[in-house]
Amino acid sequence: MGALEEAHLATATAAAAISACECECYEEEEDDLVEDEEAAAAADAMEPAVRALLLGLGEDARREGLRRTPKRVAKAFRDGTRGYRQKVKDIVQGALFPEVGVDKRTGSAGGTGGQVVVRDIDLFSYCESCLLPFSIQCHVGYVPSGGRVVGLSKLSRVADVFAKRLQNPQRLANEVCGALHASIQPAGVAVALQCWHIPLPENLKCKTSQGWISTSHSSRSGVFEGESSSFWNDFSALLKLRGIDMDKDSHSSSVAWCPLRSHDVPVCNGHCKKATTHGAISPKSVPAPSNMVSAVSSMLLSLGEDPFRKELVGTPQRYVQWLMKFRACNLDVKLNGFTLNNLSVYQSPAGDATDHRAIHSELHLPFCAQCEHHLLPFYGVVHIGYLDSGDGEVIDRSHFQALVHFYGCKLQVQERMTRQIAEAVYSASHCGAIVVVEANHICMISRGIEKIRSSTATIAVLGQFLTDPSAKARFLQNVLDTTGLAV
Ligand SMILES: Nc1nc2c(ncn2[C@@H]2O[C@H](COP(=O)(O)OP(=O)(O)OP(=O)(O)O)[C@@H](O)[C@H]2O)c(=O)[nH]1
Ligand SMILES: [Zn+2]
Repeated sequence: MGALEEAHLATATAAAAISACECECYEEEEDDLVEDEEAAAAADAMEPAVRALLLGLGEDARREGLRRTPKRVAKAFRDGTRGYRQKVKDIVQGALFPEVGVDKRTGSAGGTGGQVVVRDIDLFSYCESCLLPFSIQCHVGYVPSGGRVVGLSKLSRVADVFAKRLQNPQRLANEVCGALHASIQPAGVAVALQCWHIPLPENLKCKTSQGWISTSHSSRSGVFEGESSSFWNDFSALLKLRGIDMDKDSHSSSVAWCPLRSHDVPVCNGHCKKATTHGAISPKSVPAPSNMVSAVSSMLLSLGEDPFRKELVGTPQRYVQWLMKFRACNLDVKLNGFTLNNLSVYQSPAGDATDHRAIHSELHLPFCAQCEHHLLPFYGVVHIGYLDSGDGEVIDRSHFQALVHFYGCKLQVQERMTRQIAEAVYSASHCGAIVVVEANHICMISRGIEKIRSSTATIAVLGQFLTDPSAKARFLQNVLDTTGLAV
C-alpha cells in the first residue's frame, strides 16, 4: 500500500472511529435525556403523594424543614430502585479477562476451575413488604470457566443492581446468582446474604443493631449445587474465616421476616367500623388512613411497580402504619410555650462552681426518630445529665425515657431533638443540663452519599455545665465508662 493510500486509510479509520464514538456519545446523551425526563415525570407524580403523607402526619408541608422533603423522598425512592433501569449485560460486558487455570487433573486454582470469593459487600435494599430499607452483607463466589475471569468490582455492581429494587432476601439471592451465572457463564455461582431489618420503633434496644431482625439466605448454581458439593464446602470454609457460618444461619423463606407484617393493620376509610383488615390487628395498631394508603400506591405506580403484584399487596398500608408512629400530636403545639427559647435563662452567674453538686445521669436511653428530610429513620441513644438542684429529688429513668420518646418519635432533625430534650431537662433541674445524642441516620447509609459506618453525635450544654468544664468532663467520662456495658 502506497503512502497516500495509507494516509487515506488512516484518515478513514479515524473518521469511522470518531463517528462511532460520536454515535455512542449521542446514545449515552440520549439515554441520559430519557432518564432525566423519566425522573422528572416520576418526581412530578410522587411529590403530591408525599405532600399528602405529610398532611396525614399532621405536619405543615410548607414549614422550612419540610419544604423540599417531597423532592428528596421522590429522589430517594427513585435512587433506591435504580436497579430496575440497569442492565447486567452492560456491567459485565467488557470486564471478562483471559486467565488460564491449572490442569483439571492436578487440581483447581487461578482461572478455569478455581474459586473466587468476594466477601462482605455492604448493600442496602428496600423491603417490598414495608418500603423501609434493609441492610445486607453479601458474599459472592464463582468458579471461572472458559479461561475467563470477571473484574471483581462487577460482582458487587451486579449484586447492587438487584439490591436497588423492592426485594425480599431470598429473591435477591436468587436473582444475583442467576444473573451472574447467565452473564459470566462460569462453572457455578454461590451467593450468601446476611440481612438486617429495622424493628418497630418500640422494639429498638440501643444504637447497635441489637433488636434488628436478621435473616440469612443463599442461592447456588452449577458446581455449587448439591449437598456434597466440594465447591460449596470450600465457599462455606472461606466465609467461616470471616466468622460467617451460613450452614448454621440459613433460612429458606423470608416472607415473615418483615416486622411490619406481624403488625398488619386495618385501613381506615373514614368509617372505622367498616375498616378492611389485612391480617391480625395488633393492640397498638392505628388504622392507616385510606388517602395516605392511596398516596403510597400512586408512589409505587410512578416507580414503575405494580401495586397489585402479590408481594406488594398490603405494602402501602404497612408503610403508612410505620409513618403513623411518628405523627405530630396536638401536644407539640401546646408545648411550644413550654420550651424556654430565651437562652439568657441558661446562663449561670460567673464563678458558680458545681463541684459540690452531684451529677445525675441517665445514659443509653434508646430512641427512634424519623428524618424529616427523607422520611427515613434515624435511631440511637440519648445520654442525659443534670445537676442536683439541692432538694435531693431524683427524676425516675422512666420519665426521661418518656421525654426521649416524646421528642424522638416524630419527624425530626437530630440537632433540634437534642436541644428540645436539653431544654425540657433544664426546665426540671434549673441548675444545668447536658444531653448527648448518638445516632445512625439511614438516610446517610441507604441512599445518596452511602456512608455505611458513619454515625452522628450531637451535644447540648445548658446552665452550669457551660461554666464548669469539670462537670461536663465528669459526665462525658461517665458515658465513656458505661459504653460497651449498655445493652
Ligand atoms: N443537620 C441535619 N441534617 C440532616 C439530618 N438528617 C438528614 N440530614 C441531611 O439533610 C440534607 C438534605 O440535603 P439535600 O441536599 O437537600 O438532600 P439530598 O439531595 O437528598 O442530598 P444528599 O443527602 O447529599 O444525597 C442531607 O445532607 C442529609 O444528610 C439531621 O438530623 N440533621
Ligand atoms: Zn419490611
